[in-house]
Amino acid sequence: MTHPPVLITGARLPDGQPRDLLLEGGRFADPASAPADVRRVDADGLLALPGLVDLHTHLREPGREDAETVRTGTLAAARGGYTAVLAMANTSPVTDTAEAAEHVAALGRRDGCAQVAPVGAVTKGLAGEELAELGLMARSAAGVRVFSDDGHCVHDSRLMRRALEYVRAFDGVIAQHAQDPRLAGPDACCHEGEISGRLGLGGWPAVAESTIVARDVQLARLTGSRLHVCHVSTAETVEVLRWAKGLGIAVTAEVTPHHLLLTTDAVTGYDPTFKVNPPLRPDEHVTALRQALADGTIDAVGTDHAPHARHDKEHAFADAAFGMVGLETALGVVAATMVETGLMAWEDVAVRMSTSPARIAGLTDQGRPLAVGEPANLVLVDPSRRTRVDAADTLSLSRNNPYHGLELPDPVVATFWQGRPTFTR
Ligand SMILES: NC(=O)N[C@@H](CC(=O)O)C(=O)O
Ligand SMILES: [Zn+2]
Ligand SMILES: [Zn+2]
Repeated sequence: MTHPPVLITGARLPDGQPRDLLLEGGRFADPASAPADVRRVDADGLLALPGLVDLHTHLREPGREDAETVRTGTLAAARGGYTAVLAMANTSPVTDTAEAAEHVAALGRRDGCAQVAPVGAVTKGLAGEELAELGLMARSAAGVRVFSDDGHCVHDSRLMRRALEYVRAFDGVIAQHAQDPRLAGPDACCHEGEISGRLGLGGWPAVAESTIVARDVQLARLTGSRLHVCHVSTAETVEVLRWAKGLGIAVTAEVTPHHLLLTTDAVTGYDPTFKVNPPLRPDEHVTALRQALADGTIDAVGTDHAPHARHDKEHAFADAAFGMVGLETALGVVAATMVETGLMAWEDVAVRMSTSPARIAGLTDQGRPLAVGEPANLVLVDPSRRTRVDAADTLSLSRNNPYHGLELPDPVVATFWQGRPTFTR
């Protein structure tokens, strides 16, 4: 399927340089060669960033199509400026075989408004007992490179070591949901501290994350393999990452938009919208996470878009499902917390939300420069555009949106994937 050429005029690249962009046959072409009757998009005053890449999306298909599908999840992704998402393995059935991974990849090709790269489970059924078919998933047509038991921690040290050893052969990466189940047990649902005590909610101590990360970076050093840390939420984890990177250990990490903006204070009204794993943390952690994203200790932003049906969220706080949606608001939250605060320039946003996540996931057609010959994946951004967030105004099937009612930057004006518009305002 070919899309007619599009000429985008007046945009600026993340470094501020003006650049006209011709999208033709799925790639960028020389604007001077544009046909006279080409479709034009006036991007005067807008920034053009490479299409965003989300390392951490829960698409819920197969199994929970009432909460999200590949179609609706990638529509929401396109609206958020994304041209690729990594689809987490905690579906039903779990993505723990080559067939299951190929099924998700095929759904992506059929229904996707963005590239869908399946994440493979590390252990069969996410049970933490036996390694899944990592090699078969990697060598399958789905070409899986990222493996994660997300939702669960691979807490058995020996199994984690084996998994790291295994993926080295095909430059795979183990993405760990770092949570020691002995320190943050089944009832842990709120950062352990004054607020959890006052509200009577099970405490999730910060060290339950950082102790696992400290172990894992040493296993990554031992095996010479790549480790990725999902949704970093504590200052202690940032310290461990700094130390490990200083030693040259191959570790990368992501932070979610919600951990950059929201704090434990949000849960004091017992609203389960704010129940998420790992939990929202106090201010001093949020400050450390912002600093770490700015200085590169944290490599990427990952949304952990976790849609849930109303009947899974509308319970007492302790009983509700963990997770919040995030694809449509991610760039706005990063603009508010990192750009408008002066911590990062838009050029850095492009690195943390496109270039680095594409490199970590091994997606060779994503996170590329906006240059002639490269795949035409981009997002047009209006840095001054703002809106009041409305949970009901969404392309996702779920409405567990923690920003409802907040005024936030809403910078995405249009998204193009493989040269065609997947979202336009
Ligand atoms: N983040 C969450 O709170 N929930 C995720 C699982 C996870 O990322 O651990 C989910 O699948 O709902
Ligand atoms: Zn997780
Ligand atoms: Zn997740």
